[in-house]
Amino acid sequence: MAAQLSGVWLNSPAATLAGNVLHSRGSRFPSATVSTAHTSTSTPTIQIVGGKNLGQNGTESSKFSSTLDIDPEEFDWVELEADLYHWTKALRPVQWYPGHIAKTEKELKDQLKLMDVVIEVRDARIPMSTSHPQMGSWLGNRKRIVVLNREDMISTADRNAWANYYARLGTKVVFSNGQLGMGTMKLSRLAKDMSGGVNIKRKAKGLLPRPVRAGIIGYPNVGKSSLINRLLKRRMCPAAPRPGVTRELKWVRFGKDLELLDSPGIIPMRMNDQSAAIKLAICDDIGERSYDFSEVAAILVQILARLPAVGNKALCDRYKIEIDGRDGRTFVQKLALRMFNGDTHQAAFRILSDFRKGKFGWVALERPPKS
Ligand SMILES: Nc1nc2c(ncn2[C@@H]2O[C@H](COP(=O)(O)OP(=O)(O)OP(=O)(O)O)[C@@H](O)[C@H]2O)c(=O)[nH]1
Repeated sequence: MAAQLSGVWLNSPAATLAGNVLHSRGSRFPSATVSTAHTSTSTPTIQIVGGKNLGQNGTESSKFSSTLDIDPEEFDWVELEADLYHWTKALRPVQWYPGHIAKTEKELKDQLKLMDVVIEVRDARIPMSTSHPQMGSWLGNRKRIVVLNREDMISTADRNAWANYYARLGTKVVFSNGQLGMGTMKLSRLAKDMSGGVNIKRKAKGLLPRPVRAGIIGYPNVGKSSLINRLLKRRMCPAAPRPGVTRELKWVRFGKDLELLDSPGIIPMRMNDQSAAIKLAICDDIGERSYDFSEVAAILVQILARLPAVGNKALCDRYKIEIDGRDGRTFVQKLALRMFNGDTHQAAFRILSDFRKGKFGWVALERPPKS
C-alpha cells in the first residue's frame, strides 16, 4: 500500500547545507582528525554566526573542510545509535512521568473503544523515539494513521527516507506542520475515508449516520493540539512550546462528520531506552526537570559532529570552538568559559535552543532501519 503524503515537499536548509558541503569521499569519521589539526589560539573573540560564513579570518574553512566529506545517504545510523547507547549509559537516567500522564493513559484506554481511527502523532525528527512501546498492544487491529509532525524541521532526504519506510510497511503516514497547518486537511480526509465503513454498518442496521471519531494521541509536545487548532482554524485546545500543556482529554467537532479527541501527551512510565530519552530531551519532548542540560547538550554536540549534514565544521563555524575528537562535554565547557562566564547550564541551553531553532539546518536525529 502506498504511503499517504501531504502536499508540499520542502527544500530544507539542511538539504542545501548538505549540498554545499559535500566535497569528496574520504574517511568514515573525519571528525576525529580535526581536533589535532586545529589550534584555538587564532580565535580572538567568541561570536555566534549563522549561515555559510566560514570564519572571521576566512582561513578556518579550509582547516575544517574535511569534516563533511561523507555522503549523507551512506551514513551509518546504526553505528551512531550504538555509540549513543554507550554515551547515555554513563549518565543519570532521564525519567519523566508526571501524575497527569498516568491518569491520561487510563482514560485513553477507556476512550479507545469509541475511536474509529487512531491518529498517532510523532515528532518527525525522532519518529522512533516518539513511538510508545505499548501502542501496538493498546491499538490491536484498530485503524491507525501515523502523523510525522514538524515536517518543517527535517530535510527532504529525511522525509523521503521515512515516506519510503512507511510505504514498505504499508502504514498510512501523513507529514504535517502543526504550526502552519500543512497536512491537516489531508489527515481529516484520510481519517474519514478509513472509517467510512462505520456508517455503512449503521445504515444496514437502520441507524442514522454519526460523525467519525478520531483519537489523536502521542508523546508530549509533538504538536497534537496544534494540529487540531489548525484544522479547526480556532484555538480550541491549549498549545504551547513545552511538554505537558494539555491536561485533559477533550472531544471537539470538525464539521458535521468528524470528531477529534485531543489528549495529553503520553510517555512510558519507565524509559528503558535511554538513547530515546536523550533524544526526547534534545527535541524538547520531555519535561526539562527530568534531565541535565549540560549532559544532554554534550550528547547533542557529539551527535551533530557525526551527522554528515552538520559535522564539526558547522559547530566550529557557529561557536568558534573546535571540538576535541568527539568530546561534547569539553565543547560545552569551552563555550561556557568563552561566552557565559563559565556557566555550563547557559552554554548547554544555547546549544540546545540553537538546535531546536534549526541553526544547524533542519535535520532528523533518526533514520528508519534499512530493511
Ligand atoms: N516548527 C514546528 N512547530 C510546531 C509544529 N507543530 C506544533 N509546533 C509547536 O510545538 C509546540 C507544542 O505543540 P502542542 O500542540 O502544544 O503539542 P502537544 O502534543 O499538544 O503537547 P502536550 O500538551 O505536551 O501533549 C507549540 O509551540 C507549537 O507551536 C510543527 O509542525 N512545526
